[in-house]
Amino acid sequence: MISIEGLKKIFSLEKKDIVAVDNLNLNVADGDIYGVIGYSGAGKSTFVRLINRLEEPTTGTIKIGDQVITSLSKKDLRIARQDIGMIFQHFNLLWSRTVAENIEFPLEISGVEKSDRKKRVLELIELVGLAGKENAYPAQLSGGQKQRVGIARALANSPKVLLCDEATSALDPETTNQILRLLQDINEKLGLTIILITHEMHVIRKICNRVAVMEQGKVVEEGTVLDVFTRPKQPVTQKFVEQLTGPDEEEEDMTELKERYQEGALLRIQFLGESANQTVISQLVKNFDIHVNILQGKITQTQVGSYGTLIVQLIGNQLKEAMQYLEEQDVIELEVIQHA
Ligand SMILES: Nc1ncnc2c1ncn2[C@@H]1O[C@H](COP(=O)(O)OP(=O)(O)OP(=O)(O)O)[C@@H](O)[C@H]1O
Repeated sequence: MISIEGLKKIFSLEKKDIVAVDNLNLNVADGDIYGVIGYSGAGKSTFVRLINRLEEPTTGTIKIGDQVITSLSKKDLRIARQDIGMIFQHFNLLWSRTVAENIEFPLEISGVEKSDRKKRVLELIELVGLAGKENAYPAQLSGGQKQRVGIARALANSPKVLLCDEATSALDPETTNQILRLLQDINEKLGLTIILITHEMHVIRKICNRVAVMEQGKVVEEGTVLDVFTRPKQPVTQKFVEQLTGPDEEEEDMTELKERYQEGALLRIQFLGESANQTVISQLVKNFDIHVNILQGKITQTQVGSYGTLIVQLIGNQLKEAMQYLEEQDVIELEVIQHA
């Protein structure tokens, strides 16, 4: 468990102070893939660099397990950092070293015997899918392969926590997906806790179970990805959710839909992400004398199930019963837009 309390970072410049992280509190459970999202300048990078004290906090406490990172001496911090791996947007590889030598580097620093190092490097190369590239130099690799080296190097000392600082922002969408799948794989296989910062909502959607939204150095909203997606409270969160669902043009369309589909009932069904929600519509058609006319909608997948909204028209003899059935389903939220 990572717990962060009252974390603050002020950069003192000549003319003014910049509060990059402002009284931030956060708890991350073991095994979480925890996303932190925010626009440029929100303080995400500073925050993630404070966790392993690449930046020194101005005030606040960071605890990882039983260890209070913020009170460690420089020497103890060096040892503690072996439990905290980190990957970066621009990979930060050593360009004059081969793939194998890059991955071996942290093992050298932590004093692992040469024969054990070689064995561990081979394991890591397998784990991240770089077999055959051991002797290549970073310049000979694609972006995705470079990040795989970054991941292998970060995992070399078997850390408990992996910090990802915009790790996929320099990659194309397909490579991004491959790297996200790898991170998910590692999280499952090794039980590693991952904190991932990003400005892209689809990254959060793909692999995170929880998310914090940062604005002006503070966490303004936090929760399970599904809760935050389905009920965004803050304007900044609503904007991020729109990255996935498109701007909310629904209300404009609604007048037209109401006019065009006056028969039966016009409903907005919001899917809340449980896996069971897939069957709601098919059960409806199967069990009731009813037609379901899907008029509009967008459904997308998250880690735990689908979420999104459908606008449907129900027509038929058992309209009342069908609507009652929908109201009883707690995997959806129902709103009656119009009822003839
Ligand atoms: N070393 C530094 N010295 C002075 N100001 C800094 C330093 N690092 C960051 N800042 C300032 O702190 C604020 C937060 O920056 P930070 O890089 O953490 O944000 P971010 O959300 O990661 O944005 P980006 O994705 O653009 O990096 C910004 O106003 C930035 O200018």
